[in-house]
Amino acid sequence: MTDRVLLVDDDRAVREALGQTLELAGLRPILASSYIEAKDHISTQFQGIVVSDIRMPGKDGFALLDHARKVDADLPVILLTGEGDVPMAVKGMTGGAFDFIEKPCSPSDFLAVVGKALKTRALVLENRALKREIRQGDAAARMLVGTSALSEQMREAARAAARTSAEVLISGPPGAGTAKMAEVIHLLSAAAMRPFQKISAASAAPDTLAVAFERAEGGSIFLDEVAVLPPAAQFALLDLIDAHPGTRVIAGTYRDLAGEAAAGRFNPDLFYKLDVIRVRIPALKERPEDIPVLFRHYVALACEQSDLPMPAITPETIAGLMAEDWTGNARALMNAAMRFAMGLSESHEDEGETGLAGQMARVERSLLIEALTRHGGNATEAAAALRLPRKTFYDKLTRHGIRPEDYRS
Ligand SMILES: Nc1ncnc2c1ncn2[C@@H]1O[C@H](COP(=O)(O)OP(=O)(O)OP(=O)(O)O)[C@@H](O)[C@H]1O
Repeated sequence: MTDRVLLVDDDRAVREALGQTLELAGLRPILASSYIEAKDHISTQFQGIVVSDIRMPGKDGFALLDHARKVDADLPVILLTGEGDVPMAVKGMTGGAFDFIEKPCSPSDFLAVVGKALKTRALVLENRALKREIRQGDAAARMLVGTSALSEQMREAARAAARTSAEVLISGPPGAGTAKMAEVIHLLSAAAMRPFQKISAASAAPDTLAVAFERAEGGSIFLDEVAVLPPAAQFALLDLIDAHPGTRVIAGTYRDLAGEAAAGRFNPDLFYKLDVIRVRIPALKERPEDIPVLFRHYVALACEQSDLPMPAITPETIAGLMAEDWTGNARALMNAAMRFAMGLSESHEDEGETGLAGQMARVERSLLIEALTRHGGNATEAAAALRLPRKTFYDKLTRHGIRPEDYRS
C-alpha cells in the first residue's frame, strides 16, 4: 500500500498536528525534524511521498528535494512554505517539487495535495513492478525452480490459486517446498502488497493466531504443518477465518488431512474450510530432472552470497545426486548445494562407489525411479518405456531395492 508520508518539519507543533491529520485519514506518517533524520527513509522502493518544510536549521527543504530527486526522480516531494513566501514556492517548483502548500493550511487542502501525490506514487510503483515482472518472469517462474513437467504444473497451480482469494491447502512431504509455494501464491495474488505471516502450527496458541490475523489483515497467513495445530487453536482458527474474510489462510501439510479429520484427529469443519483449493508438491524423487537444476541454482546462489568462485559440477557429481533418494527433498538438496559450494561436500570414496560401475548403477537406479514415477507405479508401462523385457526390469528393481507400489499415483 502506498500510504507513507515522510513529514519533515523542525517545528514540533506543526509536525505533530500534520502527523495527526494524516493518521486520521488512515495514512502512515513518518515524522522527522531535519534533513539528516529524513534522508535515510528515501529510497526507490519508498511506499509513499515526502512533505518537507523549506526553512530548517542545517540542510533545508531544497537540499532534501535535491537528494530525493537524485535517489528517485519519480518520488513526489511537497514543500511547505511560510505565508506569502511566493519566491520560495517558485524556486521549489522549478527544482522539481510536486507541489507546495502554504502554512497554515486546512486539513482538507493538505490532504487533497497529499492524496494526489500518493496516487501518482502508487502508479509509478505499480508500473515499475509490472516492468520488473515482465523482465524477470513472475514470482512462480523466479522462485519455483525446476524444468520437469511436474514443476511446470506446480507453477501453474500457484498461478491458478493466486487468481482467487480462497483458502489453499498445500500438501507435500517435508522440505519439498510448501512454505515456498505459499509465499509464491501470496506474491502472485492481488494481496501481494499486504503482509504475509508465517506461523508454525505445532506451537500456535489461539492468542498467537489472533495476533497473526491482526498483523496480516488483508494479506495471507501461512500455517506450516496444520495437521498438528492444537485442538483449541483449531477452534480459534475457524472463528478467525470467519471474522477476517479479507485475509487468506494458506495451510501446509505433509499428512493426509482428510484422513486425520476422518480419524477424529483434526476438526472436520476446519478441514472443509481449508480444503478449497488443493495444491500438491511432489517429492523430489518424483521429478528427478529437477535435481541438477535445483542443485546448480543453489550452488550458484551460495557462491554469489559468499563471494566464492563457482566450482565445476562434474557429470559424476550429478550422477551421484541423481542416485540419492532425497527424503529431505529440496531442503536437503539445498543444504548439499551449500556444502558443495563451500568445498565441504562429503566424499563417497570410502563407499567404493566412485568407479564407473558405481556411477552407472546410480544412474540406472534413477532412470528406473523416473520411469516408474512417470507411469504412476505401473511396472509394465515403465518397463516398456525403458524398452526392457519385464523380467529384466523386475530383476533390476530387486537389485536396487525399488518397489513399484511406492510410486503409485
Ligand atoms: N521449487 C523450488 N525452487 C527453489 N527452491 C525451492 C523449491 N522448493 C523448495 N525450495 C527451497 O527449499 C527449502 C525448503 O522449502 P520450504 O521451506 O518451502 O519447505 P517446506 O515443505 O515448507 O518444509 P518444512 O515444512 O519441512 O519446513 C527452502 O529454502 C526453499 O526455498
